[in-house]
Amino acid sequence: MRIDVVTIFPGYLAPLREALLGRAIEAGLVEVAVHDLRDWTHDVHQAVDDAPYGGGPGMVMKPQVWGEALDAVLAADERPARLVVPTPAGRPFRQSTAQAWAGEQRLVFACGRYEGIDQRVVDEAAARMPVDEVSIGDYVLVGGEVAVLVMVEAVARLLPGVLGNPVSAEQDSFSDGLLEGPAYTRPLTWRGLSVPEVLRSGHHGAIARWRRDRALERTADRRPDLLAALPADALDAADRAF
Ligand SMILES: N#Cc1c(-c2ccc3ccn(Cc4ccc(CN5CCCC5)cc4)c3c2)n[nH]c1N
Repeated sequence: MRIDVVTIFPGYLAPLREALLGRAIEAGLVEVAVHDLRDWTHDVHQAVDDAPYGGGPGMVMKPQVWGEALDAVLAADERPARLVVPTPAGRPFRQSTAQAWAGEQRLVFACGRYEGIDQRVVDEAAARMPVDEVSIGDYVLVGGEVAVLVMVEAVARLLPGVLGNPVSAEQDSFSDGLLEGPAYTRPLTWRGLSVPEVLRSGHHGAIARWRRDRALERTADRRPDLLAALPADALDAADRAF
């Protein structure tokens, strides 16, 4: 997979080159290119924004600059691309979104700032490629870069070879519709707190049941919406008895 990110703050994307994802890039499991939007300005001030038509707070990012930038970035590789535009007004980004995008050959992320990008940039792009306007959550950020860091990590960890232990991607939170339960490691007792006995029993059936019960308990407590959204056959008799 090739990932391109266009932004006026390329430095914000430096964390992509760290740790697990950085190693995946070095191993050639994923390609990441970050582009400075201002490279496609032609004026001395390198203007990327202007006042909104109709008035209102703040500034809007100019379509011309974005159009030239996306044309150039898309032309740099023949693989078909999906354009992703983070926005507070976007559809929710979920694990299912990351799973769907993990099958793409190429993702191009457009990081807006100010009050966002002129809508015509999205509309014009949508005439020639799939475009997703997405939001990572119901809170307001200052720009799209942090959202791109979140989404790139969520997608990249699903790519073959990126995670050392691929099973964990399948046993993710949300992959079975539930939050994962508590995890423990050595020491056996820490500050007077001990690891639940069942986890040391070696009884795999009992351990699986305990973990499922803790996941159901935590999901019911913290995300009852996820429980309500489970398909009818997702809970077996033992689950329902819990
Ligand atoms: N993903 C994601 C995001 C973002 C996000 C993503 C991309 C950009 C580009 C610019 N901004 C700043 C901004 C902030 C608020 C508004 C709404 N206006 C404010 C007053 C009238 C309406 C418009 C833009 C962005 C914010 N925020 N929260 C998320 N989950």
